[in-house]
Amino acid sequence: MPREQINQLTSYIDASQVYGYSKEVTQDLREFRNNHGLLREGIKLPKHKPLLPLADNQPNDCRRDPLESDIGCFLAGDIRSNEQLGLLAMHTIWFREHNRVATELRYINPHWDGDMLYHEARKIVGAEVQHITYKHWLPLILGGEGMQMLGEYKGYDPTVNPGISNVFATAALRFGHSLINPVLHRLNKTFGTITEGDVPLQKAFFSPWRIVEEGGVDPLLRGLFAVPAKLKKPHQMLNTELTEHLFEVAHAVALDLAAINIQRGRDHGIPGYNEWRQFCNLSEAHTFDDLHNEIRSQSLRDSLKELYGHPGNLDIWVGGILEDQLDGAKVGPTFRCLLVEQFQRLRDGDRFWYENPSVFKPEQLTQIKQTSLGRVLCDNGDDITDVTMDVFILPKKQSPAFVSCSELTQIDLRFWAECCHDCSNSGQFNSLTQLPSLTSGRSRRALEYSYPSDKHVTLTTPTYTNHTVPTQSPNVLGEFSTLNSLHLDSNEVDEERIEGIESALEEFQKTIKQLRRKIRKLEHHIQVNGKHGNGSKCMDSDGNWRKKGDSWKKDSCTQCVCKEKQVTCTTEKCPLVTCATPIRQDGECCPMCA
Ligand code: HEM
Repeated sequence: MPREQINQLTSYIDASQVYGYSKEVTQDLREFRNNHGLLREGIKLPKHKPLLPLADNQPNDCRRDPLESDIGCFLAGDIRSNEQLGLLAMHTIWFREHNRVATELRYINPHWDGDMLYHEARKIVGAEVQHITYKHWLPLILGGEGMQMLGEYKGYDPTVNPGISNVFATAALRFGHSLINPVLHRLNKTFGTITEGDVPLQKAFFSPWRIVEEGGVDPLLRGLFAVPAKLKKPHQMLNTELTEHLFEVAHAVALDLAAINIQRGRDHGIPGYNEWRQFCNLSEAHTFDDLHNEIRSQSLRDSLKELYGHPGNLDIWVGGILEDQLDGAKVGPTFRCLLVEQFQRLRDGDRFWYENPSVFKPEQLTQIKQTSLGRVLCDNGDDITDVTMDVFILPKKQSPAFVSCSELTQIDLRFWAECCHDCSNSGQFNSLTQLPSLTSGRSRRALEYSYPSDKHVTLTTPTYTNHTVPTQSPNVLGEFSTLNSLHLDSNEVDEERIEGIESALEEFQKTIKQLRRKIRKLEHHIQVNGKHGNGSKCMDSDGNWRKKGDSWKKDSCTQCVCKEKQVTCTTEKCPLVTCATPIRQDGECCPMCA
């Protein structure tokens, strides 16, 4: 496929390159960069004396000294990297995971419709991401003490706001920018460099064609788990690919991520570093030397003093990122506190948190907990057969260094099988399913959402073993959505017949809803009786509960009573009346003569 076409298909990525900058802000940013020696054109600064000690002019190829870091680039979160190949590779993997889960669910529950399959697959994939993030990634970011601060999940708390805080997005989570490797390594099946070579980060922006033409996603993914991340060092915060060449491919002037982060914090009016220290119960710094525990490098503290004058002026992102990493954490104390605070809220304020007992059945949750990122790579790479047991940790820090994919447990989706007598329980969305299309033709929904060129594809299971792009593919990554792969010849679709079946289905759904409501009432009744040991109530024909001995009029002629857990009703028989125009008085059962 021509590059322009690939780029066009992924133009949604281009749209985000401006990040909502207005012209004024861009101008402001340029001035800021200019004032702080961060703008390259037009202004010459003495090289030996950078004003802001953030950019390091030596590319830090962590491969030159693999002993530097104990974590793989995955942990550095290349997964969060904007517009670069690592991110595209990860999007592809999770996109395929969704389709893989949906396809498997379709075979397990052939009566589920498209919506049901979509939502259940989404729910499972969301849970996998939550599990991997909190149980595998965060412990390495926050360290043991940080995890203690995070604490165990204690259930949903409706008073917790799970929104993203300004300081988290604008400063704390941007700690990841200091761990980014300036080179994206690309490894073959035997973990040697592929013939096309590694890619410097600056060449990895806006170049999705590289995935298509240069070996698919596998080489990039292997590079992410087998190569060390950049080590965060006091004088090497952001690599120069980020400060000198960011988005150079797409912009007339390259951007500078350090300057953007600082400016973004100011745009957002985020309080300074000292205020956040107080928020985190850390001592306020009156001089830069007060920070000798957090920022151990004397020369760094001196540079900060020269630049900021007083710690009270220090930008939060700058202060946070310059703090030395705590033992076992990838951040210093202030960022650790801010990360913990946000990750707690994301968990506790989420009604659909995967560990919330009402979200999955216990046996399903056990399966979700089997997930690992390594397994997801195995299941969804083009041809990944070997990974590390923990893809966030370098191979040489694990024994054995590499394992075959078969060693990693896989989530067993048979626990999502819905028996015909238990349709109301398994999924979150109780939609009625089994359109005839699943077995004998496609549904109208698929017709509407299909791509014209897909129309004559026969029913097949999508395969993910190929990284080339089918000519009629809806997107650059060579994926078919599960539902779109169900297409049959559109001429066979009998619109009228389907409409009839659909209205019958609608009726059927209504009836099922009513039945469910009754079942819920019954279940509730059983619960209540279980608690109070009172098993003597009766349910009347309207679904209401009656106490033992209660008596009521069902209609004017029918008297009911609750006896022995059963409702017994007697209907009054009316005597014959002889007059020509008998009348019936309100509340009375039998007509009478006036
Ligand atoms: C090659 C790697 C990366 C590149 C090129 C990159 C670049 C960027 C850019 C250009 C922005 C927008 C800045 C702005 O306009 O304010 C941004 C935002 C951000 N980045 Fe990165 N980043 C990378 C990796 C990471 C990593 C590894 C993390 C964290 C682990 C991270 C966390 C964030 C956060 C939290 C934001 C703010 C997002 C928001 O508020 O919506 N980034 N990054």
